[in-house]
Amino acid sequence: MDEWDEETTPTSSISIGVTEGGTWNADRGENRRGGGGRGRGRGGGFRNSFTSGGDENANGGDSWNNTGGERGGFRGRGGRGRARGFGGEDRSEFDGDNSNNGVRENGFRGRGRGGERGGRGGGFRQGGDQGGRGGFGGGYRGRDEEIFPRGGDKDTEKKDGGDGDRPRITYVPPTLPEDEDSIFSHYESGINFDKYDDILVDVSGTNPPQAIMTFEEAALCETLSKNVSKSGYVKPTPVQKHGISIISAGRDLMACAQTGSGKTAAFLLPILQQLMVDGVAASQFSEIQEPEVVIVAPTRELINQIFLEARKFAHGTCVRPVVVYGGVSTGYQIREISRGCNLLCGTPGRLLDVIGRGKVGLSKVRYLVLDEADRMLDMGFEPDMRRLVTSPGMPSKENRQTLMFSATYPEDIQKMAADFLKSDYLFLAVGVVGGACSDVEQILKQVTRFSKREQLLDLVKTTGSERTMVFVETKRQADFIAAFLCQEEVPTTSIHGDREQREREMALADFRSGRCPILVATSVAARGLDIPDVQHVVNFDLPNNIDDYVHRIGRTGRCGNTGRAVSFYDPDADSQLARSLVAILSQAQQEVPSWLEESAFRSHGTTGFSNARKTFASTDSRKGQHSGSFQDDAVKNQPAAQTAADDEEWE
Ligand SMILES: Nc1ncnc2c1ncn2[C@@H]1O[C@H](COP(=O)(O)OP(=O)(O)OP(=O)(O)O)[C@@H](O)[C@H]1O
Repeated sequence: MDEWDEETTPTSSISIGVTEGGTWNADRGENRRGGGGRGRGRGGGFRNSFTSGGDENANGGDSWNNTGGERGGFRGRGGRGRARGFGGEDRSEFDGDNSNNGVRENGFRGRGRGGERGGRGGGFRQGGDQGGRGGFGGGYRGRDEEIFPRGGDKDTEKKDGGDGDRPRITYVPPTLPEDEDSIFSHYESGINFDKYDDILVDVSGTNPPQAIMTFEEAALCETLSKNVSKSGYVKPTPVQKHGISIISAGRDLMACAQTGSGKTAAFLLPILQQLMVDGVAASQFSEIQEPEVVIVAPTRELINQIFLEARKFAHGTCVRPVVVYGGVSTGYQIREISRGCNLLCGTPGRLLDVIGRGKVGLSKVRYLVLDEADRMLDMGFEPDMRRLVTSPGMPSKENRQTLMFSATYPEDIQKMAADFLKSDYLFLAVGVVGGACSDVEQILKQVTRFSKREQLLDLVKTTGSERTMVFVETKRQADFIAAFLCQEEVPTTSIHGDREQREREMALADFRSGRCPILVATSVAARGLDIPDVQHVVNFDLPNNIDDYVHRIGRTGRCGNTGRAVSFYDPDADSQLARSLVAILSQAQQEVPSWLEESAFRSHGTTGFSNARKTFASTDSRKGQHSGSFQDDAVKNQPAAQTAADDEEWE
C-alpha cells in the first residue's frame, strides 16, 4: 500500500488510552459508560487517573497495557494520584516529561495517560452526573463527546492491506450550513481598523501597479461585490489595497502583513474576480477535475478556514471551491472533488495524495497560493512544496501566477521562495516584516518552570469567560494543562496533532461557541486561525522561535480589535529568545521589562540591540540588506522544521 493510499490516524496518546484501557475500547456504549466506578465526576475521576503514580507506580504503566483485570486494577488505584499530581509533588509531572526512571516518571505516566485518557470522557466538565464515564479519562470535554474506538466500529475500519491495527480514516465532517446567515457570519472590525491606514507600506520590484483605495475601485463583479458587503467589509485593509491590484495586474507576489489584517481576502478576491471574468464554471462531468486555483496552507484548521472564506466569497457564483486535508476520509474528499472543483484548498500531504491518485489534473492551474508561505517553505517542508510545483501537469512558474502570504518572512526563506516566483515578482511589506500586531498588548512575566501552572490558574480565573488561547510546547503538555484547568473547574478544551480530527474540530467549535472559553493548544493552532473574540493569548511555554511568537499572539487583536498576550518567560529555558523579544516589544511600542533587557544582555554580552534591529526595516531580501526577520542568530540557526515543536502533522 503506498503512502498515499489511505491515511491512518496519528498515534494518539488519547487514543492509546482509549484502546488500551479496555473499558473505553469497548464497542458498546454501555461498556464505555458503564465501566463501573471509573470515577464520578470532577474530583473522583481525576484523582483516580493519577493514582497510578502513587505507591502503585511499579505497575502504573502496566495497567494501561493490559485489559480486563488490569483495568480493574487501575480503577482500584484511584484516589491517590491527585496528591502526587497536583498537590504534594508539584514538580513531578514536569520532570516526568523528560525522565525515564524513578517514581516521578511513573507518577507522570500515571498522570499523563490518565490525563490523556481523560481528554475523552467529560468527567471534568460534566461533573458527577457523568457517572462512570468520566474518570479523568474523559477529562475535559464532556458528555457529548463521542468515544471512537480504534477499530471495528462504524467510524473506523481496518486497512485492507492488513497493516496491523491501524484504522482507515473514515471521518466525514458535518455538512456545512447553506443559509446566508451562517455563510456570512462575521465579527466586527475593531476600533483600530482605521489605524491600518497609517501603516507604512513598501512595495518593491519593478512597475508595481497603483493600489486601489476602495472595493469599488477593484471593479468586482456584482455577486462578488455583494458578498464582500455581506461579509461586513466596508473598506479594504492595506494588504488588500495593494494585494488586489498587484494580483489583478497578473504579477507574482510575496506579501507580508501583520496578523489579522486581511491577507486571505487579499488573494481570494482578485482570483475569484478573474475566474468570474473568464466565465469559469465547475463541471461535474469530468472524472478528473482540473482546478484553476490551488491554495496550500500548513495546517488542517487553517486550510479549512481559507476554504470557508473562499466558499463565502464565491457564494452564488459558478466557482466551486473544495478542501482536502488529513484526518478526514480521502474517499469523501475525492467525491467532493469529483462534483466539480475550480479552487482546490489543501494541506500539502493530502493535496499530493489526491494528485497522486490521478483525481486532480494540474494543467489548468493559473494561481498557486502559499498561505503562511514561510512555514510552507521552511527547511522541513520545502521538499513537499517542490514536489507540488513539479507534479505532472503543473504549469511552470512562468505560466502560472504564484502568490505567497505571511506575517513573517525570514531572509533565508525569502530567498528560497524566490525560486517559486517569476523573477519580476513584487514584494509587498505592510509595516514591519515579521512585526507583531500593535493592537496586541504584550506582557512578559518572569516565572519559574514550576510556578507556571499556578500563574495560569490565577490568570484564567481573572479573565472569567473571556476567550483565551493557551499555548504550550508539547501535545502531552496540552492535555495535561487542559485537564488541570478542568479539574479547577475552568471549562477547557485542547487542540493538538495527536487528537483525532473529529476531536480537533469539536474543540474548535466548543471554543468558538464559548462553551469552552479556554483552548489549550500547541503550535498547530499558532498560524492563521481567525476565531472571533479571542481576548487573550497566553504563552504558557514560549516557543523557541520568534516568528511563532508573532503568529501565536496574533490570534488576538485581529482586524482592528485589541487583545492581550501574556507570556511566561522562564530564564532557564527562554533566554535565547530574549533579544528577539526585546526587539519585538520595542517595535510594537510595548513596555520592555528591565529584567528582559538584562537577560538579553546577558545572553549576548552586548546591548547592541540597535545593531540587531537594523533588520527592522520592511525589507525585500533582493535589496541586499537584512530582511525584516527579527530572529537573532541563535534562533535563526535552528532548523525551522524543528522549531515547529512536535505538532505539525503536515497533511
Ligand atoms: N476589509 C475588511 N473589513 C472588515 N473585516 C475584514 C476585512 N478584511 C478582513 N477582514 C476580517 O478580518 C479577519 C482577519 O482576516 P484574515 O484571517 O484574512 O487575516 P490574516 O492577515 O490572514 O491573519 P493571519 O496572519 O493571522 O493569518 C477576518 O475575520 C476577516 O474576515
